[in-house]
Amino acid sequence: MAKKLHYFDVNGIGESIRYILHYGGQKFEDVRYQISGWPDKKVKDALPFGQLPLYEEGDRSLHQSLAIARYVASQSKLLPNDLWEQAVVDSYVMTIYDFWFTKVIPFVKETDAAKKATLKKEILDESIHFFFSRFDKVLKEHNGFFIGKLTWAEFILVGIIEAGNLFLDYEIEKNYPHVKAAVQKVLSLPGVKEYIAKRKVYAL
Ligand SMILES: N[C@@H](CCC(=O)N[C@@H](CS)C(=O)NCC(=O)O)C(=O)O
Repeated sequence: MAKKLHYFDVNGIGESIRYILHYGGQKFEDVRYQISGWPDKKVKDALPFGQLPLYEEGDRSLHQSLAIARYVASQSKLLPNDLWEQAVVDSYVMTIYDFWFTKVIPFVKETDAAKKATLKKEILDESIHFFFSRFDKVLKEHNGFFIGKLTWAEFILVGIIEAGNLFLDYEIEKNYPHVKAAVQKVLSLPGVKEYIAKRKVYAL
């Protein structure tokens, strides 16, 4: 069945989905939209909730990045079989998204320069430490992974770190050795590594 991932031509919340698909050797069409000039009214109006990413498989389609990532992760053998483990992995994924949607995105969307600077300072001085010291501890205690083995949570972590670093012009992982090692591990996985070697370096 033909697979298509629709997202902007940036890393953002789509890149970890691309990594998961590439890691699993899944063939898919990587459909990209330019941010400049967005909204393209025709495209936006055709989306179920006006936002990207959108994933298509045959004649079915799925929105919401985490629903998509989880689904393609199951096909890439990145979802544990055990239901408790699945829930634990989901809990880490959602916590990574808490950082993204409650801290980084308000900063990205802020248009007032002074307020934006305040939000950035809070992220760099407080939020990163709050979230990433905890992620680091969990990874340290579980052999470098959230639950002791590679799952889609490490892919989500890397995608959010990379996108966050681009927006914040920072290196979120720099003080967290186990997070940093997890980033390196994911980026050097088969499929992911080859994709990264070919992709362009994004600037936002
Ligand atoms: N909760 C949604 C959020 C999707 C979202 O925020 N998409 C943004 C890009 S990262 C978007 O489509 N922005 C353009 C718009 O809203 O018109 C998800 O995780 O997929």
